[in-house]
Amino acid sequence: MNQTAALHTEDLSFDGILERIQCEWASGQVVGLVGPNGAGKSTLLRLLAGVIRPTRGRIYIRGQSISKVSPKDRARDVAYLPQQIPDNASFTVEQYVEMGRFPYRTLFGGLDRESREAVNRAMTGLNLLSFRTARLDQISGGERQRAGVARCLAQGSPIILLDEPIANLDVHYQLDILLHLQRLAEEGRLIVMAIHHLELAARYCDRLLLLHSGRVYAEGPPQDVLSERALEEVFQVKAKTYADPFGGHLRVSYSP
Ligand SMILES: Nc1ncnc2c1ncn2[C@@H]1O[C@H](COP(=O)(O)OP(=O)(O)OP(=O)(O)O)[C@@H](O)[C@H]1O
Repeated sequence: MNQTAALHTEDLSFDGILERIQCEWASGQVVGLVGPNGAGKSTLLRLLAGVIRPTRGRIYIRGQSISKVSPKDRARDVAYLPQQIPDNASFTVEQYVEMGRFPYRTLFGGLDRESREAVNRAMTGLNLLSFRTARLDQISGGERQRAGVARCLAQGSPIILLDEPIANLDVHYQLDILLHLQRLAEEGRLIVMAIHHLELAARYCDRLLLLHSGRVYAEGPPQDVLSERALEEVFQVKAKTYADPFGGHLRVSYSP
């Protein structure tokens, strides 16, 4: 066991949905969770975020089991973007992003200067300043998705878990967010995200964990994980993979 891994799991299982997941990821990388619908990606992220508790196994952050850590302390270590962003009419975009700072609220519930700066930085980074006072139910699905990512990044946690952060986004923002996450990893964060777009996963992730029916099918660098055989067995498509003639990154062509 590597005590220095930012995040690792031992034998993690949940209710027949996930079985004996072992993973071990160091800081400073982007990890993609890939796999078909229902494979268990969201369930794994929810376990890692502490939203649900494992039926077996443990999760460790820097070698410490998270089972007895309070939600507030865990949030200082781990930020989590759920798959569904609420469209609650009671909150403006800015109020929603501010909620990411809940582990750092002052005694009277306000935001200190550091929190205010973190919120501004996240909103600027996700190009949301013009939506500051818009209500969550008055913006588009993609804008709401960006608000969710901004809230998650405003938290400032060293481990960032995101469930399909680029779903609903146009190509500009898909690349924008993936580059943003890549930069955060270069600064030393650990990013773990569920992602369906395999070519973007191969291009922007350092490692992939391929889930199949609740089990780890493969884990490692994208070119090793996304083999033609794996794509055929797991996704049941005929696939050809090749190196992009310009960038050298992995390209995937499918047919039924
Ligand atoms: N609340 C729940 N109660 C019971 N079963 C659930 C629940 N949520 C998910 N499942 C089941 O657990 C399995 C894994 O679901 P999960 O949402 O983790 O998959 P996923 O890989 O994220 O899928 P997708 O790509 O469709 O988002 C599925 O078979 C799903 O039907």
